[in-house]
Amino acid sequence: MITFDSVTKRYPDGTVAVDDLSLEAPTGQITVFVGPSGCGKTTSLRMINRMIDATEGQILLDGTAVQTIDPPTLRRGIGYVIQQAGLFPHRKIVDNIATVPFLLGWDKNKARDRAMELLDVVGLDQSMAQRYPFQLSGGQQQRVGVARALAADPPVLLMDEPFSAVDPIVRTSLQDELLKLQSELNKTIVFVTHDIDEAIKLGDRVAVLRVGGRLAQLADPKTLLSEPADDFVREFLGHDRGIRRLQFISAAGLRLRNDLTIQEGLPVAGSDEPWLLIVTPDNRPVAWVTPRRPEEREPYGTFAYGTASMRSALDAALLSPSGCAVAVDDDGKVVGVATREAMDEALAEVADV
Ligand SMILES: Nc1ncnc2c1ncn2[C@@H]1O[C@H](COP(=O)(O)OP(=O)(O)OP(=O)(O)O)[C@@H](O)[C@H]1O
Repeated sequence: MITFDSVTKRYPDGTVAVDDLSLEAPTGQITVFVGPSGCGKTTSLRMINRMIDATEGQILLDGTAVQTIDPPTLRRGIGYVIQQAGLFPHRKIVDNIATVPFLLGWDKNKARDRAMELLDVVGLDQSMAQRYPFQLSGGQQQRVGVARALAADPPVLLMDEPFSAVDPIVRTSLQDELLKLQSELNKTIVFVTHDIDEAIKLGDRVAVLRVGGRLAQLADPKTLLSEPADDFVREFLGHDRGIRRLQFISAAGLRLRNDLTIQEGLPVAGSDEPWLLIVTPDNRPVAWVTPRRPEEREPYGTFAYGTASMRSALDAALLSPSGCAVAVDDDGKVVGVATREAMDEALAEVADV
């Protein structure tokens, strides 16, 4: 666990970058620092590995004040990932990843074996090992940055806007991979970003900072979205806070109907229902159809029964002119249909909370 105990950082020119910050980043969890430019996120992060020293207060790592640990020893247990990866341009990828093991005096072959293993862990092909950083895309370089930080298997990872220099699609996949990796590695991660969506997606806990380095709110993403502490946090969360909150509400309670499917090839004209879902003989969705225009097939949207959020269910409903969402199992087979009425009931309940 990392504990900030009334930490203040005042730079020599008098700028107060962090002001009386107290919070805990629990072991095995991702704690995100988020806030507008200049609110002291990077300064807070760098005080953990003593790239910057606090002016007042203390930071404890599992109960020991970091100020009492000499920086090289401290950093051996702390991986550090920065924006644009910060790779050494004249070193091959394998040697970039093995940087810390080399510094720790590992045998060269052992360090390189570890680097090759880590290429796999971060989803890069082994053939990348012999390349130089300029021969990799931005996203691949970021993966190497993560691999390098993991090389000596440190219990703590500090990540400073690691994904902000790549395009949104690559960023999404890097975020997904970080979450997957974390579910296996259980590191104590402190992650800095200015992007609230990234904070909400990745954080077990999110610390929102305001300019002047003051903590505005520390909460899990669900609480943050439903109970912002003040106008600053509300504003920072943005206008679609209500929709994003649905991400944390399970769709498992949605009322499903089982009488709205019809097998492909059977006549739909006589039905009283406004919409019917055509399914294959093994119950996979094909299209929506309305008895008013039986020859036209309309698109459908699905959500995973039991695991999906209300946001996914709503998205599925909005993808179809029927306004209904199709619940499917792991095999993609139809479990039932959530009608507009069922969506309405569930959303009304959510709004009541
Ligand atoms: N070496 C320094 N000397 C004086 N002031 C500094 C120094 N480094 C940072 N600052 C100031 O401290 C404040 C916090 O900076 P910091 O880099 O921690 O913010 P940040 O939240 O990470 O910002 P960004 O999102 O723009 O990277 C800013 O006002 C910045 O100008």
